[in-house]
Amino acid sequence: MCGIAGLVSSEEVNQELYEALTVLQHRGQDAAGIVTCEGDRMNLRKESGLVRDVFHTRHMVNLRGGMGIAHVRYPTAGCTSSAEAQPFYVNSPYGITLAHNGNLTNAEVLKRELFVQDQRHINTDSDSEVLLNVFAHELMELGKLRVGPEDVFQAVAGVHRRCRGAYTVVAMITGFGIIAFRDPNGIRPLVFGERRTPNGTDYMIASESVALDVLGFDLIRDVQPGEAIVIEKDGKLHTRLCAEQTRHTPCIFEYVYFARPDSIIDDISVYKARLRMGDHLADKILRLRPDYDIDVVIPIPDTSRTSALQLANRLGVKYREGFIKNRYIGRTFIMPGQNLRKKSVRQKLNAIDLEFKGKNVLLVDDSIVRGTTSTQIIQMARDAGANKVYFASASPPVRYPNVYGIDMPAAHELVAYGRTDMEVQRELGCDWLVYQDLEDLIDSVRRGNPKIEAFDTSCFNGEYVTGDISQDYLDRLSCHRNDGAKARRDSGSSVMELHNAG
Ligand SMILES: O=P(O)(O)OC[C@H]1O[C@H](OP(=O)(O)OP(=O)(O)O)[C@H](O)[C@@H]1O
Ligand SMILES: NC(=O)CC[C@H](N)C(=O)O
Ligand SMILES: [Mg+2]
Repeated sequence: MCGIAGLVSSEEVNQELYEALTVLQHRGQDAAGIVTCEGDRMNLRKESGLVRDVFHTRHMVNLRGGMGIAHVRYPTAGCTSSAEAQPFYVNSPYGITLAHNGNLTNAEVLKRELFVQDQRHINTDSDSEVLLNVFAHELMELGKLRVGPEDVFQAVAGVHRRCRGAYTVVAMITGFGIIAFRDPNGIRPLVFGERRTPNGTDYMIASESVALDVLGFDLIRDVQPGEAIVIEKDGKLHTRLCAEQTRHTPCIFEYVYFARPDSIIDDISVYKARLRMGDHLADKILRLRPDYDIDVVIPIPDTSRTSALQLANRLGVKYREGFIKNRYIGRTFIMPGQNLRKKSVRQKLNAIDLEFKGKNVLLVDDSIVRGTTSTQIIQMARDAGANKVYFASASPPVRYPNVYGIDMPAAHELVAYGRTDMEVQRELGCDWLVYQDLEDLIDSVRRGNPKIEAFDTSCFNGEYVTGDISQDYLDRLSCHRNDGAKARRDSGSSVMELHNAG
């Protein structure tokens, strides 16, 4: 997952884009970037690292201008090299920068097409550079010296015709304005909002509504699947549905794990969806184990807290914070490399023994993916003296790769792959294990907005909403992006880096 943001204001935007990125940091910890536009000049700063490490005062002072876009990265294509940090830039036509959340599923084909037909060179393995060049080519084809909103809408329609997969985008054209669009399935989230000032209306676009809240913007609405919005530099807003066909199927894993609970995505409160997950999970435990002997419910911080609390209330069992999280360690699931993830769990979480000693504890997590967290946590609970350790997951077993912007490319790395629930239980080492049913997860989320008929639930059931994912594609993805392959690539990578202010 990545986080993206865009701002058009009558004031300088650098500081607010920085703040937006800190609020979106949970969506990507590998790299961060901001590009601003001042007159006909773009100013860019991007680098590997957390937001607080990438931008120093000397960079901030160079990021002048009243409009800009920004990105935090969690890589799902290419490598972790800073050359693949975003936003990407292309000089022709007009000077365009682009930041992308999602993952193209036909990037290889497009890359070849761009070279052979469109005579464009792609310098990295990032699918986002491909996406930028498709957009740029579609604009170029219109052959206009000056770009207008109509041209942008036509170019976005061209992107929809050529690109497959998940792409939620903010882009900026030098001296013109910022643009945002979402793929025809609306897989990744995107909202926009406004703030009235004495000098006019400022507009902001962001992956999650929480960024608008924090910066004092009022949410207008979500960008619709297949829709594009253009905000000109003087604050004129234009919107248009550009895709010929749309079918709204947002990613359900945003509600399970990725998004912050205080965000509203596609009119659904993430917080309330997680509470409902807790209710359903409690009901399942009551069904399967009416005579349960749980003394205490303990969440695995952070993300599972909301559903664990509700689950405990529903069961009528005490809720206790038995694990304390080191607030200076980031999210482990989105870290690159299994060794780092494994080590980080122990650094991140520590048990309060008295909550475990001699008790039957029910540990609750939002998801079990590679099993890195759950295996270690169960052992920690035992080491702390628990009598029995039960485990509940607020989402179903993750058995299939994700191809839309979550880095789980290899089925064999998933602990539930090829295993029954009982075999996973044995692998994790708990006394019993209960997973949420998929229909209950869907109900938990959908109840917030029944107009959404379906979600992308591919990592749970292998059904990919874009309909273009073959076993052959998954095999190649697994081969190319499994943890071992990525580690080999990242260690030797040195790509020409086409950036940087300051
Ligand atoms: O089975 P695994 O491969 O370990 O992945 C699942 C775990 O990773 C995530 O936590 P993370 O530490 O990333 O973030 P959080 O603090 O938001 O819960 C998620 O909340 C689970 O705890
Ligand atoms: N998680 C994402 O949204 C990743 C965006 C893009 N595919 C990249 O790897 O940079
Ligand atoms: Mg977690």
